[in-house]
Amino acid sequence: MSSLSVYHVSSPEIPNKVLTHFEDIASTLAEQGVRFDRWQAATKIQPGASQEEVISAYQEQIDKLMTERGYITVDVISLNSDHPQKAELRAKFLEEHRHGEDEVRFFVAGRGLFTLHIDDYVYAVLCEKNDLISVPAGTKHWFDMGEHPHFVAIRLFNNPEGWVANFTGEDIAGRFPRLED
Ligand SMILES: CSCCC(=O)/C(O)=C/O
Ligand SMILES: [Fe+2]
Ligand code: NI
Repeated sequence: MSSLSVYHVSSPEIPNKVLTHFEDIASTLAEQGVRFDRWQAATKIQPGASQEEVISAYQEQIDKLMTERGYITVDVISLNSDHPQKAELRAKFLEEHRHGEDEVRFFVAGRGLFTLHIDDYVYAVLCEKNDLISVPAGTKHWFDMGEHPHFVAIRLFNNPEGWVANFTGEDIAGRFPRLED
């Protein structure tokens, strides 16, 4: 089940609130300029579907968002437990960072934990299948895919160079909960 846990930066052990209803998660994140949405596939995605087939199942929603927000590229990232670099990738995404563009991710399958650091609060968003999250450019955040990663996600970019991260060098991510298996 998707969820949002909100913490004060000084209390990583106890969240101030935990939300599990879509409307509550979406409205709380919207107050911080973060978009949280749910998309349904137009056609069934078969196991082993190509990037093109995955994108085509959500083409209408993707086109709408690209037009609205000026994103220019779209791709599909797929990661699971047999990925040879899973530990390195996990460690990289777990370092607090920012991007110069919105981070837009739609979970076609599996799950991942996005944690956003906004002023004195930390918003841990557990994204699951059918969830879209759009983190505004410049927002400090990290991402945990867990020890046994499993996700397929559509990514939208407005930078032709794709994924570029600026690491803050802060150790805050190590103090907050990770994705539990
Ligand atoms: C779910 S896509 C992988 C994570 C990523 O691209 C990122 O920037 C995490 O913060
Ligand atoms: Fe990121
Ligand atoms: Ni799966």
